[in-house]
Amino acid sequence: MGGEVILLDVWSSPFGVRVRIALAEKGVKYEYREEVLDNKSELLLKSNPVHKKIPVLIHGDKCVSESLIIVQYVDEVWKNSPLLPEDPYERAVARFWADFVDKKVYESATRIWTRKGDAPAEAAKDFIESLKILESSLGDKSFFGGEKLGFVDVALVPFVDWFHAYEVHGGFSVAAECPKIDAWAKRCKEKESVSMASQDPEKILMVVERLKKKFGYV
Ligand SMILES: N[C@@H](CCC(=O)N[C@@H](CS)C(=O)NCC(=O)O)C(=O)O
Repeated sequence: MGGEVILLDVWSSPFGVRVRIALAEKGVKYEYREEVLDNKSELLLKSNPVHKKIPVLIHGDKCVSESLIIVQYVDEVWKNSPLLPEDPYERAVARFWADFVDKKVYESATRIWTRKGDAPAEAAKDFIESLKILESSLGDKSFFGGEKLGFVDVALVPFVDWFHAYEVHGGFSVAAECPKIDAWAKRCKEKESVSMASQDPEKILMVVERLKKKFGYV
């Protein structure tokens, strides 16, 4: 399947980072277009009319949205360096954990910095608990994908750059609470596809502070 590849994205988006890592793993050349979410481009509105969110992958005349769906599309179109396992059951398991990242990890992490009063502490507890569950799923493997980066790694690793902001607002340390996740994160960062897409945690903290003010979470 041919066609020009364009990624509509925002530099700080963990969802966009997923797609950037997947494209890098496959060696796909693409044009990166930075969106301004306060002033979305016509192309973004046209290519993701339902959610109007980044990331959107444009492949020739096709538009794919929702980061985990985009990563799966990328994995199916560019078959080198597979991210999902071949076995249907193993694929289902990988999809389950990627979905867990969205439903539990991202959800609790977001509550840490968007809520007031006792809620951030409660959210921090849920966040740590979800990371501990992921630690059990990782077991003794180097990556969730086994010896190589896989779908679950791509789903989770973009949030590592956000850990610092979560720690500042939640009052905990991922390294102290979840040493296996900390070691896994360091292994992931050694991969070029991951390090190239990584963002400075201090800059992410600034993004969080800006969003807190903008949406009145302070
Ligand atoms: N579930 C979506 C989430 C994407 C998302 O939340 N994108 C945010 C930026 S990080 C966005 O475009 N927000 C713009 C808006 O909500 O209007 C995915 O996995 O791609």
